[in-house]
Amino acid sequence: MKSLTEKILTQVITKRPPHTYKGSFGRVLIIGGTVQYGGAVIMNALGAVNAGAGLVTVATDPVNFTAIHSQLPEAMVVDFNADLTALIQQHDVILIGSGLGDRFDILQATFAAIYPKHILIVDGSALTLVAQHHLPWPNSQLVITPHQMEWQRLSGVSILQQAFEAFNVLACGKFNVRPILVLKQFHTQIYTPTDIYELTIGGPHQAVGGMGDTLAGIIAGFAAQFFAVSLAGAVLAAVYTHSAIADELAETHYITRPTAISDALPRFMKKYAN
Ligand SMILES: NC(=O)C1=CN([C@@H]2O[C@H](COP(=O)(O)OP(=O)(O)OC[C@H]3O[C@@H](n4cnc5c(N)ncnc54)[C@H](O)[C@@H]3O)[C@@H](O)[C@H]2O)[C@@H](O)CC1
Ligand SMILES: Nc1ncnc2c1ncn2[C@@H]1O[C@H](COP(=O)(O)OP(=O)(O)O)[C@@H](O)[C@H]1O
Ligand SMILES: [Mg+2]
Repeated sequence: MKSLTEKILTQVITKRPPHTYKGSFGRVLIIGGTVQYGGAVIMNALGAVNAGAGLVTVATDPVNFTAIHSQLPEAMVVDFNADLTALIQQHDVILIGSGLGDRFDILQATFAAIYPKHILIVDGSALTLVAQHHLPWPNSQLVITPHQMEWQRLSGVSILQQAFEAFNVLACGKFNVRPILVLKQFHTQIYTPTDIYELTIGGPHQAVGGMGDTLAGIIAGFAAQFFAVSLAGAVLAAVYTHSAIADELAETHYITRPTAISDALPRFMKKYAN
């Protein structure tokens, strides 16, 4: 297992070329946020917009629209009960699952509309729903971001077994589509098709609800802009950035608010863009 280091940031985060526009930096569609979990998609979107995604749309319960716009007027909103097929086609990165609750119907319809060109990021409730319903993965570039219990549900690898990387590698190999696995915990592990990395920064100041929702949004933002370097590189840089900012904030704060990480993103990324 390799240690994930700061070096990944200069490798992945690049200075923006002048002849560009918002479409050059990727279109992200976030799908989630039932009535109970509206905050989850707000935190997804704050992560994605502040990480630099060109355009961000949130498909969610309409009850969340005003809250989203009051936090983040940069994001667009759409009712997740509508047919999202055409909208999915217009987007490069689809992030589904944070706060999706029990809406299996939305997950199933989304998977049916995914094409190989898409980068699909699956988080939170969607991972639990895939496990419950044995839903096959669509043919796309796939990133999954389970915490240990979500990975246990999804893969059958118990939390105790997860300490042994061979079990996780074996489980990834059984997927019908090879995923990039971000296995979240203290010292998160990232399984790419070629390597395994361990995050050696971050700490218990990050044990706050919404921390994973924010990470998923940052991964979406990095994937939208930096996939050309490599999707795995973009994911690795996003994971590192999330905890590096959290650690900086924790020098003066007892806990790290997920929204504070998103606020700090543009300033942090600027330091590494060459
Ligand atoms: N403000 C919001 O709207 C929030 C929405 N959230 C959403 O709530 C939904 C449910 O997610 P939850 O993770 O709370 O519920 P889950 O039921 O999926 O997972 C929590 C269970 O897993 C266990 N567990 C074992 N190892 C763990 C680990 N390393 N990390 C976390 N849990 C571990 C916990 O003890 C608990 O029993 C997700 O869709 C999530 O995105 C949460 O992110 C919290 C904040
Ligand atoms: N003790 C800890 N040390 C380091 N990182 C942690 C710790 N506790 C939680 N985290 C990080 O916080 C995030 C939690 O994700 P998740 O459980 O999905 O949160 P949520 O669903 O509430 O947004 C992960 O990135 C995880 O690695
Ligand atoms: Mg989560």
